[in-house]
Amino acid sequence: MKTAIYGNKTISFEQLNREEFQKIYTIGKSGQLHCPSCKETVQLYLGIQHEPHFYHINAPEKKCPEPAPALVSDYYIKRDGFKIPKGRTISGAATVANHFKHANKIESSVTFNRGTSTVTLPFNSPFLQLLAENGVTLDENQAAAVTETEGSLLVLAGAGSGKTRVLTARTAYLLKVKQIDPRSIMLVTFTSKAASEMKNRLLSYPEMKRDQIQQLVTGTFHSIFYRILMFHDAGNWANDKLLKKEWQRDKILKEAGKELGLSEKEFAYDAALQQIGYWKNSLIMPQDVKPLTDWDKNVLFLYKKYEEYKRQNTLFDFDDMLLGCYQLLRNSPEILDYYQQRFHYFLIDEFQDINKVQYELMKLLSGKNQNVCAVGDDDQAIYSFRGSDPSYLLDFEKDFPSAKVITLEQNYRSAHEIVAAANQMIASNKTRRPKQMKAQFSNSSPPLLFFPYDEEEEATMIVTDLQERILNGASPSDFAILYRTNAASRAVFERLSSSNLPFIIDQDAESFYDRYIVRSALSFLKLSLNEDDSESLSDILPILFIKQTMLKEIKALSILKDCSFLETLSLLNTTHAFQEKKLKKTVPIIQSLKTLTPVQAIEKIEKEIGFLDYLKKRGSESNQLEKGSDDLKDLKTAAKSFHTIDALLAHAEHMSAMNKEIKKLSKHFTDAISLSTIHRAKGLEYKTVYLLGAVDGSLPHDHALESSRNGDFSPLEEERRLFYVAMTRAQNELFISVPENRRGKNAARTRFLRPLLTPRKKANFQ
Ligand SMILES: Nc1ncnc2c1ncn2[C@@H]1O[C@H](COP(=O)(O)OP(=O)(O)OP(=O)(O)O)[C@@H](O)[C@H]1O
Repeated sequence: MKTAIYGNKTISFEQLNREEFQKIYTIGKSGQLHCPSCKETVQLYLGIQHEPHFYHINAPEKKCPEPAPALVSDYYIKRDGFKIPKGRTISGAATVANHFKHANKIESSVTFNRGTSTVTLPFNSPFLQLLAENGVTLDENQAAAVTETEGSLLVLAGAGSGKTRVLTARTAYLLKVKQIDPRSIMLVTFTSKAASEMKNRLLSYPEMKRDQIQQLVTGTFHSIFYRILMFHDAGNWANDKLLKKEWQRDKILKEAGKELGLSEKEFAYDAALQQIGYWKNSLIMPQDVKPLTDWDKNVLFLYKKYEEYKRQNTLFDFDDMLLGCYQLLRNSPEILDYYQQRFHYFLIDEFQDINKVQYELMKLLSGKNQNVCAVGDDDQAIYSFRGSDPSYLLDFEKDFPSAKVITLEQNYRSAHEIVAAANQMIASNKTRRPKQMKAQFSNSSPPLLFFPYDEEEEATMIVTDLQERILNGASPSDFAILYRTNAASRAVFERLSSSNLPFIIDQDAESFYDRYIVRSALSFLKLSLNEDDSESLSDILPILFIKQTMLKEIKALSILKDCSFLETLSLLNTTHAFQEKKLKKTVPIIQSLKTLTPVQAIEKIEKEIGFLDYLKKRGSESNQLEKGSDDLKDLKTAAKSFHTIDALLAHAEHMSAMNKEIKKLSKHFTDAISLSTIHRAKGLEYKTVYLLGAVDGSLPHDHALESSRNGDFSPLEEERRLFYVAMTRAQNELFISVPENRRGKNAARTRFLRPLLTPRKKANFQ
């Protein structure tokens, strides 16, 4: 149906602007839309599979007669011989199809040819045959990667090619066939979860003994090297001296920052911590840093102070575990010799994400026997911001000249349609080892691009799709919604929160409304409603360039002059005449916010109160990954759905509480939809994946586009790898969302999709 009744008005697609679909959907959700004929409640379908239409909530298949479509002439007037639309309605004879861009399949130009190398029994190794009989089949290359146990080996394992299977089977093979002492095998994984999963898998293999598996040295680099440190120097590395939490490290930095007058609220301490971690993992000590910018100078100062503080208080952080072990082995030849004698086999997973200090440690330990088996996929290197460096994988043979290289190109996870698209997409990267993944099955479901109007509609369309599928019997855990940054998940989080679908989120995903910039903007709104809200007042002081220490004075003055905290701002003596004048002007502006819609109010805060200027001065605009003004744009997109400030504030509070609640529940849910950043989804697989925001500026991220404009293409290549990781998480279906607008502006489809949509042109896009 193309029409519905709202109040006493007839709503027809012919009269709707594209941006109004979401509004009508929300009205429909509250049961206020009715069928023009039978008057029953209807709702607007806003999903991926069909074009938008109204349907009867209690009888979706029911069709009622509809009023005749309005005539074109009803919508136009003639002026100077031209036909001009009468109002803001778009062209008279418009249909849904005219407003709505249909989903688009990414058809592969490569025909499906099933990979041929899956091994048929009997296999030449009785143990591998036994494994195969127990469901652990290996293809020819996988089998080679399992049985080539002597000397260094690089296993270039494409997405879904069975890295985990190879590593576990190789370990089992070493134990069972080669009779290797488990204590001489070191198996390094990227996460501790991966390590315990591998051990569990090993336990399920035939003829594996529990005590043998327990003796293997497995875990992350951190856990293994920490054990070594504890063994040799327990006094200095006791667990109670470890700075486990980010807030502990943050506190040390903030204390040091006071010496430079860096504001606790304004300076990006989280980014500074990340930068310090990057330096440490890259073996760049404070004396080696060559600061180029003011930011570098500030962070270097904090780095020195941070290290000094730890030394004085005999504390250490996670990065110190690796650095400490590296120094221990470098400075104590006898200890190094002991471990070189002890470990004979090194198996390292996710080798593309190894960093300098980890690499140097491996080189030291394997110095005598060179039995390093490195497994990784250069196309999935996505952690360079933490110091990971895929060139260790790309240049493996330089340091291990006798290394054999085995490439795993059979993809056992995803349908041909997904694999072919991912292959074609990643081929545009220049810094990679060429490989072509081959799928094992085809399901005639090519990846689908869909085109929501904006982030809000994107979320609605996905949740509609999920509801349909779960109603038809799919399990919530079959689905993942992936995105570039946590901030991008706001709308989908909100839509899922108001659905009855179970979902889980990352533990470190803070609520959008708790982000510093968003919270500050909301504090202006709160103050306009309650002029004595001291918490909100404290939040906005930095934006007005007033020191927190003035808060006491403001409170005292408000008692003395019998006025609200907010009014007191115009009475403040700041010793800067221009600032006092500005404050006098600002107070009535803040007071006037309460009469505006949320979007108008935020715009006023940006422009008339000078929030945007503040962001520029604060330097958050030069912060590569997270620009403060982007948060404000996102907030305006969210605020569009609310007519009053009260409603927006209540929603923000509710969402912030929901975030905490969902995180608690996330630990217990087993059958739930996963909401995850692409980074967090690495190594995981889902039947169906929805990828949000496939537009330039989101994926690739703005910072990578900026670098490429300055001639540095490596961040763009890393973003393309992220896109690849996202695509290859999907087993059966992949939905890629290309919103027409993002952050209130027209958005361009991601450049990464170009080679897939223009197959005949030579794919060479940077
Ligand atoms: N030889 C094989 N035959 C059948 N299935 C296989 C084979 N090897 C691996 N698989 C299956 O393929 C899927 C992908 O394997 P795995 O997760 O180990 O891949 P991966 O290389 O770690 O992937 P990624 O790097 O993309 O995360 C798993 O479901 C695994 O059980």
